[in-house]
Amino acid sequence: MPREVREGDIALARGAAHRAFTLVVVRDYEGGRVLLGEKLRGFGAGYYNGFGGKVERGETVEAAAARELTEEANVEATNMTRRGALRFVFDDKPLEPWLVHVFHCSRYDGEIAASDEMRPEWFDLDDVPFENMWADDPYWWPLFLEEKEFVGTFTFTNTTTLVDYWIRETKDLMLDVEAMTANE
Ligand SMILES: COc1nc(N)nc2c1ncn2[C@H]1C[C@H](O)[C@@H](COP(=O)(O)OP(=O)(O)OP(=O)(O)O)O1
Repeated sequence: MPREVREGDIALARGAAHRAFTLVVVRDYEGGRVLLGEKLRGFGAGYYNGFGGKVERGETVEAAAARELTEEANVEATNMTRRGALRFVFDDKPLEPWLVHVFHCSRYDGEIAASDEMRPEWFDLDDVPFENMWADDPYWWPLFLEEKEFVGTFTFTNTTTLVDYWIRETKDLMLDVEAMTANE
């Protein structure tokens, strides 16, 4: 059972810069459902997740989020909002905490289609497949679905076993992101 800790109790490697990633969850308000993708290859293969990936050098986080959604689900976001920042610390990648910027997309152009990386699938809000998702997801999804902004840190051992975490709502997401990435 993962242990809930106080913010600040998770020690980060000194001087380690975060590696930035994006994660976009598409929500269909009228249909009461969310779009996830089954990851077909690479990191997290076999899990359902939002759409996203690494922020490339020289790219803004917003541009990376839009690009990854198009590459992985074939649609262009026309309404996307930044909603959270999740830091992941892996004991098998100790010098490289990941900072995943979570976005919410409620409108898009184009037809959803599979890519070589993701197989998109709609899920009703009360049927999100947490048993086939990353172990951190049940802790932040409620905040996401309640339209809150949130920040948190999750530590994993052997890549996929969640050891401890903190998560909280934030009233100033960008200020918290700044604090999380200070000294980089
Ligand atoms: C560790 O817990 C995680 N939970 C969740 N929900 N999502 C996570 C977790 N760790 C990483 N992610 C997300 C962040 C990104 O959206 C993807 C990983 O990106 P990926 O490695 O696929 O990046 P790409 O740039 O697409 O990689 P390629 O080089 O394969 O194109 O998972």
